[in-house]
Amino acid sequence: MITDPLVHYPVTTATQVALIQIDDYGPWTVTPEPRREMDLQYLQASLFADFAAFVDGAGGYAFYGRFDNMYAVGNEIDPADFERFQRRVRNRYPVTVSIGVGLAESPVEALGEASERLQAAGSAQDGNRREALVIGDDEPADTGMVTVGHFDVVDVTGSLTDRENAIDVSLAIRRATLELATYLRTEYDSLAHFVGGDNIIAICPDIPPQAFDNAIEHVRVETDIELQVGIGRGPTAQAAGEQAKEALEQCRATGARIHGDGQLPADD
Ligand SMILES: Nc1nc2c(ncn2[C@@H]2O[C@H](COP(=O)(O)OP(=O)(O)OP(=O)(O)O)[C@@H](O)[C@H]2O)c(=O)[nH]1
Repeated sequence: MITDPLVHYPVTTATQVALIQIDDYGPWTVTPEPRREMDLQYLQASLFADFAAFVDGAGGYAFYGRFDNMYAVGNEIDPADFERFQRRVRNRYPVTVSIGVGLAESPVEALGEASERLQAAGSAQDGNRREALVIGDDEPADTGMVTVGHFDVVDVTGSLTDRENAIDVSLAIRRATLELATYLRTEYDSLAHFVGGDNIIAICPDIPPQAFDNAIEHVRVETDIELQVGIGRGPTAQAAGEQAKEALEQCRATGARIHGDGQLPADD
């Protein structure tokens, strides 16, 4: 394990993000000659499934990123657990993974830190970088509340899936995702990622419901696609995400564009 002794965070509330990168993957994909593409797809999908199961066990949310680079929001993940995940990958796959962990007030900052730490440990195509695990000397990740926005397209089935060529539907959803993710990253330090179908999940700092309304409006103006969003807040991404999904159900039931205020439910 490599620790970064120079960094200490006087943070009181923060998000922990882990960046997982397959070691020296580019060269491996063409050694000794270009490997069969479907074998690579199978490897990547399997690795993400294992990663999602690992992150799920700690109450986090995993995102497939670019598959060779995946990330997770996991405020409750003990950095030592990452070593177990690295061992599991080493034992099951023909590749190894390195991991950078960041802890910061916003999810974007945290992923930025994780990226910088991994980059400092060696290039993604450095044959000598194997299973680096780079964390700061932060306090244990007893971090803070996570805010999750779970977005989807209003009536994607009626307006797109049942009417248009599937490639055009995919492109429309990709356009909406890109607009939303770029806007939330730029304006609100949030990480948004496509998760399947017409669903996009955003991990956000403590931003008000108005911010989500602004994001939906931005996507509508830029792409003509109407989104709705449920907002949740909790000590883990999963707790917040469950609340967000319930809130999204309310949008579907009531026709509201936004539901949930990102506040913790009152104690019974
Ligand atoms: N990842 C993920 N995908 C989902 C979820 N719910 C639905 N989907 C996907 O989204 C697709 C569209 O489902 P809906 O969003 O319910 O369909 P819709 O026509 O937009 O209906 P409304 O959302 O009620 O407007 C489904 O086929 C699934 O692929 C979810 O909670 N998570």
